[in-house]
Amino acid sequence: MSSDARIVKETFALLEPNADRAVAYFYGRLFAEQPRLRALFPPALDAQRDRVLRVLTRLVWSLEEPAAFEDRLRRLGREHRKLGLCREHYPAVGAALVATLRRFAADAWNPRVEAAWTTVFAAAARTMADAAEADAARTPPWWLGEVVGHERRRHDIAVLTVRPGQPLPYAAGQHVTVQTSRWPRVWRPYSVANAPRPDGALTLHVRAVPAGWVSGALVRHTAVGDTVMLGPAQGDMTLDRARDRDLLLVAGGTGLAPLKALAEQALAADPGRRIDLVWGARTAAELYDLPALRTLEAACPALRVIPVTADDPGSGGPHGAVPDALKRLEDLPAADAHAYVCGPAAMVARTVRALRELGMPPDRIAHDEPDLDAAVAGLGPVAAAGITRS
Ligand SMILES: NC(=O)C1=CN([C@@H]2O[C@H](COP(=O)(O)OP(=O)(O)OC[C@H]3O[C@@H](n4cnc5c(N)ncnc54)[C@H](O)[C@@H]3O)[C@@H](O)[C@H]2O)C=CC1
Repeated sequence: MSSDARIVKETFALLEPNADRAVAYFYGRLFAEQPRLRALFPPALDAQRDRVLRVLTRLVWSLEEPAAFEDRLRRLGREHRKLGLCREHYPAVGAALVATLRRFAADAWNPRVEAAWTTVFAAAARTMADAAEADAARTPPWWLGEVVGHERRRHDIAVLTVRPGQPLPYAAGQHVTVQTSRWPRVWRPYSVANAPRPDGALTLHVRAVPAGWVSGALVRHTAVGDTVMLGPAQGDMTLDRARDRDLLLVAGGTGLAPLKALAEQALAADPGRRIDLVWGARTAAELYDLPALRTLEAACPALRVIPVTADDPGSGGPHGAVPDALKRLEDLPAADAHAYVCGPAAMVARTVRALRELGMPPDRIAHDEPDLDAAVAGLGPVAAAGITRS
C-alpha cells in the first residue's frame, strides 16, 4: 500500500465514532457550495447517507488491493451516470470531502494528510469519470421500461414484468436499480428473476417493506402500462463461476428472484444439469411463486424444488430455519456442487456457515452480501466439516 493510501485509511478510521454526523456535514458542505448538485439527489437523504458511508468504507478498505480498488471505482463511476454526475462535479465533491475530514479528523489533520487525501481523491475521481465516459459510448445511463405485467401475489408481494424501451444487457443472477415516478431520484435494487428472454422483458419480485418508498410504489401503486426507470445491470452472482457443476440454490423470501433466473439459465443451457432449489419462507402462504416453480420442475426432471417454511409446521414440506433444514435434508448434491445463496442478510450468513459445515469450500458458495465474511465470522467458528453427501 502506498504511503498516501495508508494515511487515507488511517484518517478515515477516525471518522467512525462520528460517521453519521460526518456524512451529514459532507452533504451540507457540498450543497452549500454547489446548490445545483442538490437536484441530483433524492428529496430525503437518510438512506442515501447510509449508502454513502457503506460505499466509502468499502472503498477505503479496498485500498490495500489496488486492482479491487480500481475495479470498484470504475463500477461506481458507471453507476453514477444515472444520477447525472459527471467529471465537472468531482472537484466540488472532493472539496466537501476534504472539508469534512479536516473537521472530523481534528488533531490528526495536517498538510501531509490533506495532500494524501487530495492525491488519492483526484486519481479516484479520474478513474470514475473515465469509466463513466467510456460506458457512455456503449449504453444509456438508464432505460425507460414499460410495465407489461403486474401480479399481486400477496398483500405485500408483487411480481412485475417490465419491458425496456431498448435492450438492457444482463446475465442471470444480476440486479438492476429501479426508480418510480412517485419518488424521483430514489433508486432501489431488484434482482431480475428470469434468464434473458428474446423480448428483453425483465421480471422482478418485490416485497413492500415497511416505509419502503420504491417497494411500496411498485407493489401498491403501479399497474400495467406505467413506466419505470431502470439502471444498468450489476452483480457478480452469475453462472460463470459454477461452470458445469451441480447447483444448490438456497433462497429466502424474495431472494428467490436471482436464483430462479440462474435455474432457468442453467436448464436452458443443459436440461440434464442437477439443480436443487431450496426456498425458505416464513409460512406456506408466503411461498408466492410455488405454482410457477412447480411448473418449471415438472418440465425439467433435473430440477428439484424444496420449499421450507419457518413457522408453519402444518404446511407439509420441511420446516424450520433454512440453514437448519438444509442440514436435515436427504440427498443434497455432493460437496463439489456450487451453491448460490440469496435472501435476508442474516439468513445468508447462517446458510453460508451451514454449507461450510456440510463440507462445501467457501469458494464454491456464491452470494451477493458484500460484508458477509464478517457476519459469518460473527456467528462463531465453523464446526468441523465432513458430511459429504451425494
Ligand atoms: N427482491 C429481490 O429481488 C431480492 C431480494 N433480496 C433480499 O432478500 C430478502 C428477502 O426478504 P423477505 O422476502 O422479506 O424474506 P423473509 O423475511 O420473509 O424471510 C425469508 C426466509 O428467510 C428466513 N430468515 C429470515 N431471517 C432469518 C435469520 N435471521 N436467520 C435464518 N433465517 C432467516 C425466514 O425464515 C424465511 O425462510 C431481503 O433482504 C432482500 O433485500 C436479495 C436479492 C434480490
